[in-house]
Amino acid sequence: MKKSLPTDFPELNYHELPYIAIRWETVKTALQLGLFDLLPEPQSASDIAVRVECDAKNTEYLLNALTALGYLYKKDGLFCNTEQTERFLTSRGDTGLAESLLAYDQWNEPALNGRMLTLVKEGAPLSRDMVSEQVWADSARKSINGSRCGRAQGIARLLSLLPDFDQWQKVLDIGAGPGLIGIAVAAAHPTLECCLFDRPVVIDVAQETIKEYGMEDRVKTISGDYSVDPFGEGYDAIIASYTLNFYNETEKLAPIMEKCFAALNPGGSLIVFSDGLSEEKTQPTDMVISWLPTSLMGQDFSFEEEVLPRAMLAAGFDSVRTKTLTDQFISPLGVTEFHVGRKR
Ligand SMILES: C[S@@+](CC[C@H](N)C(=O)[O-])C[C@H]1O[C@@H](n2cnc3c(N)ncnc32)[C@H](O)[C@@H]1O
Repeated sequence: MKKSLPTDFPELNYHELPYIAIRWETVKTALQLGLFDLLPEPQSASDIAVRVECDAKNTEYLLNALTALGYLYKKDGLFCNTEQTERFLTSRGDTGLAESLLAYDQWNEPALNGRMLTLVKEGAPLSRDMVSEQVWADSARKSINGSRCGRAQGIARLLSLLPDFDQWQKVLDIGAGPGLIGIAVAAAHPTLECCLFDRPVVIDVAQETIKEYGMEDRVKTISGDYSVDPFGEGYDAIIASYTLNFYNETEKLAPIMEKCFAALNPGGSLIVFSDGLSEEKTQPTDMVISWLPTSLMGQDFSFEEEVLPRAMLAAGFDSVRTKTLTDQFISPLGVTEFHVGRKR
């Protein structure tokens, strides 16, 4: 029997899938070579190739591709950063994201270039510690500009809208990382004092940030392991932003929640920013995809919806309100769950 051609066509463009990886590889290569750092002014491909010690012809292909993707413009054969690339894709200044993007990419490395196939076939490797002290110190340093590009300011703005924000005098930020969130919260208030808690190697980074913003009088630090070390008391609010993920099992989460409850003043709030996987751990898409490499490596740091509010209520919080945030600065990976637990 003679075959006839299909008459049902795909709703999605599957053909573009193999090229999604090429888009990131193109930008990543430019970041690794520091190309954007060299293009504040128009330059020819051959001049750039000499400066980065690369093949002239392939450098031109790369620059053409970066132009096609909208990161550069090209006029009369000369390439130059767009205004946004100049501000956000170099390794310069307070908002250059080059280092931060390459650091995120390193987390994906174990699942790239065919390694995902091996992980799925063979399961997670035996050595599982992906988050050593040094990893955290490194990631705190490299994530500073990411926080400065609207995230810290967005979180501070959000918290400043809470009804009792004006009355806060003492705030604790656990797992504070480079400290920008605590600094921004303190800066949004005339008098409050914010205490940043993190591991000693990360607190070293936070102290540099505090100095940089001249906030030594109102932003203090405590170093240690918040799951075992004391973190003080008398707080009007405790912030935990993307840090409880490492304690996402009930038996690990419960004692931390109880500690937060005990450290808060009556009327105080525990404020948690986290992901919230829904619909059988298949949504939101960006979140599921971003956790995939670490999950395949045997370290599932994701939170399912309801786990945090349930743990907060079990620790004694009187009420928990949850809001789903989609602001791209606070939620660069699509969605952030914002939980506020109140102590009566
Ligand atoms: C993903 S970073 C989040 C940083 C910051 N809160 C933010 O939202 O940008 C997680 C931070 O939690 C800290 N952390 C995790 N477990 C900790 C513990 N037991 N004691 C102290 N810090 C901890 C890590 O060192 C790291 O700086």
